[in-house]
Amino acid sequence: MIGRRGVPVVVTGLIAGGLLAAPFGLSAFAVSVLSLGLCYGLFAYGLDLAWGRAGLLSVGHAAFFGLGAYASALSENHDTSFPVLMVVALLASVLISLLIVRIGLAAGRPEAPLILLTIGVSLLLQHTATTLTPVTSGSNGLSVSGADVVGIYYRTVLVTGIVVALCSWLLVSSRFGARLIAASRNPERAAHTGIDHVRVRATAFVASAAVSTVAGALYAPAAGLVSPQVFGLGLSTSVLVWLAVGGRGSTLGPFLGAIAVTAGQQTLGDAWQGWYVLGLAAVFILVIQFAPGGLVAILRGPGPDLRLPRIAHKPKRHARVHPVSGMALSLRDVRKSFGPVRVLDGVDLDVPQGRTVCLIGPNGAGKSTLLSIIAGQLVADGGTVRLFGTDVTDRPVHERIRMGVGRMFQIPSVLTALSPADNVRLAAMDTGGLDVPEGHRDLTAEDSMASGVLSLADRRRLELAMVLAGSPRLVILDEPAAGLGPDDTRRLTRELAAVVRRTGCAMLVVEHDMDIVRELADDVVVLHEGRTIAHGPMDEVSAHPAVRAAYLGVS
Ligand SMILES: Nc1ncnc2c1ncn2[C@@H]1O[C@H](COP(=O)(O)OP(=O)(O)OP(=O)(O)O)[C@@H](O)[C@H]1O
Repeated sequence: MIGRRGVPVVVTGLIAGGLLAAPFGLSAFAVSVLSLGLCYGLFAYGLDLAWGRAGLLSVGHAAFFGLGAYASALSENHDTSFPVLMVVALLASVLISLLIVRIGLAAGRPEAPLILLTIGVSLLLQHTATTLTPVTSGSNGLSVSGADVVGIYYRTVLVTGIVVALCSWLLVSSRFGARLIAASRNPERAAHTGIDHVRVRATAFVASAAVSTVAGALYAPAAGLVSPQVFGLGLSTSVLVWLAVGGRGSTLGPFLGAIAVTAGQQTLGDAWQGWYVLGLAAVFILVIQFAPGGLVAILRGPGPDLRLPRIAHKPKRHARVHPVSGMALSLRDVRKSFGPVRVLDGVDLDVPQGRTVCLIGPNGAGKSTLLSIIAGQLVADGGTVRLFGTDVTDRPVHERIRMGVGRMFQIPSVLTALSPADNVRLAAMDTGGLDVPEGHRDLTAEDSMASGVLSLADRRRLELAMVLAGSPRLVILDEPAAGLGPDDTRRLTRELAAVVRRTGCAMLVVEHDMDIVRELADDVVVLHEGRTIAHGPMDEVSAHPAVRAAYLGVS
């Protein structure tokens, strides 16, 4: 019996066998169509690394494909060494894509900048190819001699396709692939799992551009002519259609989509002309609407959209039982303004190892802002943040998390496309700390459904299990019981208290519910108008006149 995961593997094997046997049974025309389909498939596979795997949509990927195609054409027409030109094309591709993706990711929301930049680069390269007539023959293009389609050329395309697909598959099946899934699906949670999501996504985008350049170089002999059209938006949008039809985020999908659409184009395109394009557009809309995972998702059947690659755990980063002395967190004179609004005005705060500090204060006091500064998600305007004795004021989120910080958000942040079990595996990937509380084991073993369907209470339990899987020395929580009913709130409070007892970690909890604060807090700190106005045990703090005036509304 073939399992759900086995279907695409079997189909891939059958297709690979068929492709190897193709020159022996098919006409020269059919083999040339197949070669073109494979080149386009490799191009789609390249784009998939960016769009399907890294979640970075490029609408001008033909820029990179075109660089490869021109490397082939120029080497033949100017009698220049192909390897040299190919290295130049690959270097150009890597540098341009690195620049584009760095600018896009620095913008926080990379979608619009990436679309505009990739279109801009395509048009620029198209213009250069059109105007640099002495080298490129302008809009007439450069002819490339017909390859021995059924012989050496077909084998070169096939072997290159298989090698590149295999290398990319090894990459996405590794620890890097798991990080890429997290970085593209939920950059915030990825960073809070210790992943440098910008670097991981940028690497995938650059690899995607390089694969597209290789595909372009293979395409030139099959096409016979390389003109500025090769950089055009027509090809860039076609490859998006192939990928959407075949299925993103898989090894098989891009090839399936590209070969199906190219074969359709070559056999029906001439006869049906405009009707073929119309039919293709209809298929694209139907796929997006009814099968967003494409043909591959139909083969795979129901279940979570994504699976984490199976990878071995590394040894733990830090000891499970933590020292009870020393400061887990020290803040000094932390200041933060949003425009003219001063939110934090010189905050000092200490959380000793092994203790739970609850941070309370009226709405808008700056509590969540302070947590974001501690985690590194926001940069303070002034002051210092020390974690476990080290100044981390300028360090990014993932570095602080790797030092032993775990964070739970007001709205639980998990990877909704992954199963609960995969979420926990991801969080434990670099720590090996699968320290899941007993009451969570049913949930965190769940492997057959996506976490997106979980209730709020279960998502919160899952998020806690993920945080614990990272073996944290300091856990920061923003209103952990927000939106939970009384039973779930009591259960979560008990679990949090047990975590501190069991692991010896420190905890900083922002909370409005005074019952939870009484249950958990060793110390309470009150924040008001961006300053701490009292700290100490709950009874002392609640009797403090400034607190009664500011927080409880009593003068
Ligand atoms: N990104 C931002 N841009 C502008 N203003 C912001 C931003 N984030 C927070 N603020 C403002 O900073 C102030 C403090 O917000 P913050 O969420 O830190 O308060 P809080 O104490 O956590 O409140 P609550 O208890 O309601 O969650 C608020 O006035 C809020 O509107």
